[in-house]
Amino acid sequence: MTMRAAVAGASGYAGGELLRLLLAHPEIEIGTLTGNSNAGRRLGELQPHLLPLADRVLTETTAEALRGHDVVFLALPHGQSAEVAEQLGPEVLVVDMGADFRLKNPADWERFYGSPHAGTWPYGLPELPGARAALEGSKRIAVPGCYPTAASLALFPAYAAGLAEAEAVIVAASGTSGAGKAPKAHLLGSEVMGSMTPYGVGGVHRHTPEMIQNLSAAAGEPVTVSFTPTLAPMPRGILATCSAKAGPGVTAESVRAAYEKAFADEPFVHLLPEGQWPATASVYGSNAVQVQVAYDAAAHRIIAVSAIDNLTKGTAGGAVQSMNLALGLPEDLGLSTIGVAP
Ligand SMILES: NC(=O)C1=CN([C@@H]2O[C@H](COP(=O)(O)OP(=O)(O)OC[C@H]3O[C@@H](n4cnc5c(N)ncnc54)[C@H](OP(=O)(O)O)[C@@H]3O)[C@@H](O)[C@H]2O)C=CC1
Ligand SMILES: CC(=O)N[C@@H](CCC(=O)OP(=O)(O)O)C(=O)O
Repeated sequence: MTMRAAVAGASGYAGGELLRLLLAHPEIEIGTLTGNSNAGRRLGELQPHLLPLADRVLTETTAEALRGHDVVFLALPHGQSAEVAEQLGPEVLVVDMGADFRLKNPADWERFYGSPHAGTWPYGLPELPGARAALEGSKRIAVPGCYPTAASLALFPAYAAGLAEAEAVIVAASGTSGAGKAPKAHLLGSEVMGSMTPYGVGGVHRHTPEMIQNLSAAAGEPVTVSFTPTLAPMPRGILATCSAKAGPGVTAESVRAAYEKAFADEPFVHLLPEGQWPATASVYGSNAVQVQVAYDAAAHRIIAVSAIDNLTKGTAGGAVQSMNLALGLPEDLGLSTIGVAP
């Protein structure tokens, strides 16, 4: 039976990518689309790549506008989801693509987001140990941040298998769409093109506690994370280079075996053949994740690298994958692992 889905934040990057995927989803009919400053405008002016929806007009983001749907996606800035979500009934599947319900520890939320914590919902990264069971049949989903998706998929197998010491170092480069559509001084085209620079350095990026939450759960003990994000001159993609000191007795073979086991049945995560390394271009526009791992014997470290499309697996694809699980549909329905090249 086809279900109707509303999208709040349809004028943004995350909302636009979600609509691109929902248009190809056989069980979803697209209902109300909302915006904020762009309410009243045609979607065709704002998302010209979504031709079948070009004549849809955005309404204001209110609970009234979003009611009457089977699924409501919230692709809104941080802190804007909770107020809308609490006005939607418990029978509606609400998928929050913002950060509001990702963190379990209220103190972490308050420290990194500077507002009261709204709560914690089942976390939409099905590949993590135990995550699928929490998502199946759920009426609330918190879609992960894009960097935590990339970093957690790269490192959790090492922690789940007890191979890595509890201090992870993560350096990740993101395409500029990760910062959203609203104009920002550091995203001026002439400054971003042909240059790379880090930001949020020194443990202050708000995705740090999310990574700690995921890796600590996999390890069964607290893991510290040093995370450095970097802005890369490309519209989409994240390349996360992650490493941790290897535990006693770890070998290249034991590391490889742990990753093969973790991803053997995953529809979207591809552990690449040895010697081949992830590339953001290979996952452009697809829900696929490329992972590669190596054991650096001299430094006694495990090095794991992942590539995702921040807007697809990192946001909208992850949202659809989790929605499928919540609705009892095949997990990969409407999602592709086929990229665009060159
Ligand atoms: N970009 C990415 O790679 C990722 C984004 N996300 C999350 O998705 C959410 C949306 O991000 P993104 O699409 O990138 O951001 P954009 O800035 O591109 O879009 C923001 C959307 O929210 C709407 N909006 C802005 N302010 C308000 C408000 N006060 N009340 C209601 N709606 C508002 C905007 O409407 P209008 O344009 O009409 O003003 C627009 O539709 C964020 O929470 C972000 O963290 C998650 C993972 C990755
Ligand atoms: C390049 C860039 O600016 N990226 C964003 C992350 C976007 C994202 O996934 O995060 P949320 O869903 O938590 O907003 C940033 O570093 O703030």
